[in-house]
Formats: sequence, C-alpha cells, structure tokens
Amino acid sequence: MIALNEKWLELADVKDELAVRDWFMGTSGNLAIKVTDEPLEFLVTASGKDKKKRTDEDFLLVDENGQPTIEKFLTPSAETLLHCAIYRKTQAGCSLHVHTVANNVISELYGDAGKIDFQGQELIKAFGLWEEDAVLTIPIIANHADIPTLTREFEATISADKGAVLIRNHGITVWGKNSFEAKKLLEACEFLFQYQLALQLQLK
Ligand SMILES: CSCCC(=O)C(=O)COP(=O)(O)O
Ligand SMILES: [Zn+2]
Repeated sequence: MIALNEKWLELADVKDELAVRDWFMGTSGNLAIKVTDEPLEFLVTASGKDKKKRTDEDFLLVDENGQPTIEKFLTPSAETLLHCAIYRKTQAGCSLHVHTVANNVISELYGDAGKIDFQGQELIKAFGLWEEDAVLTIPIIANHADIPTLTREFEATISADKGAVLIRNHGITVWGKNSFEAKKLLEACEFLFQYQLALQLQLK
C-alpha cells in the first residue's frame, strides 16, 4: 500500500508539471507508472478527465491487460493498452503520452517517411546517445482508431527500456525506467520538435 501511495504521488507530481506546460489540451494525454512487477500492476490516468486538475480520482490501478483491479467505478484511459505493451515488453517504470502542436506537426511532416532522425543535436544525449555521429530515430506510426490495431503497430516499434514513438496527428508516447527519465525524454523530444519546426521556418 505504501508503494501504491508513493507511486500515486509521483505520478500526480508529473501530471502537475506537464499541466503547467499546457500539454493536456482538451483532456488529451494519459500517464502511467508501474507499481508492481509480479503481478504486473500500474496506475494509469482515468479517461476523459481534465488532467490540469488534481483529484482523488485521477488514477486507477490496472492489471497486465489494462483491467481495473480495485476502482471499478473509474474508467482507465482509452489508450491503456499502449501502456500495457510498454510494461509487457520492457523494464520501464513510467510511460507518458501527450498531444502538443509541435509533436502533431512533426508527425504529419515526417509521417510518410515513418520516422524522424535527429543528429548533431545536444539533446539526443537525453536518450543516452553521446557519440558525435549518433542518430536518434523516433518512429511514426499511423493513428489507427482501433486501439488493439494501434497497440500492435506501436508494440512492434518497442525495442529498448527507454524510447519514444510518435502517433501521426495524435501525439507522442515516451517511456523510461522511472518518472524522472520519462519526463526528461518527453522534454527532450518536445525541444527537438520545436527546434526542427523553427529551423524549417528559417530555411523558407
Ligand atoms: C480528447 S483527446 C482523445 C483521446 C486521446 O487521444 C487521449 O490521449 C486521452 O484519452 P484518455 O482516455 O486517456 O483521457
Ligand atoms: Zn492520445
């Protein structure tokens, strides 16, 4: 129970920080944090809520299939299966999904290529890429309305315990070993997206 309370507060703090950045427009976005490995249980945001507000019904505990374990009166995020895929395939402890204008525009500009590469950018070091010629590749997948289909395509891109995937004209999902790392990766991605968009304006 102590672990659950601690994880709840940790995720609530992340939610507040992302809310200050205005990254939950129109109730979009969802967040998750792992509580136990065996059985796999994690806290996930309740669906459709105003994530800028802090309440006792912000999160609920779900199992490996995204089914609520205790709070049957709350509905888990519509995108819970994406978080399930992350915890099934990796050792990640936290996963974050936000919609921003920058991540949506980048996903549309590079969507046909199925990825965007970043090289020669200091902030790719957030992903542990310290070599001078290192490349950060962020996959871009189609925004399938059917969540199991979206999850299958999303899951196929997962290859490490930390990462990021863009869903075209929808948003980004990142994951890392804990909430600190996941937030760091999210901020690094948003910086890189904003840089890329600003650069393209300059080149016109
Ligand atoms: C209003 S945003 C559409 C759903 C979505 O993409 C999202 O991130 C929020 O859905 P949730 O069920 O997690 O509130
Ligand atoms: Zn979403």
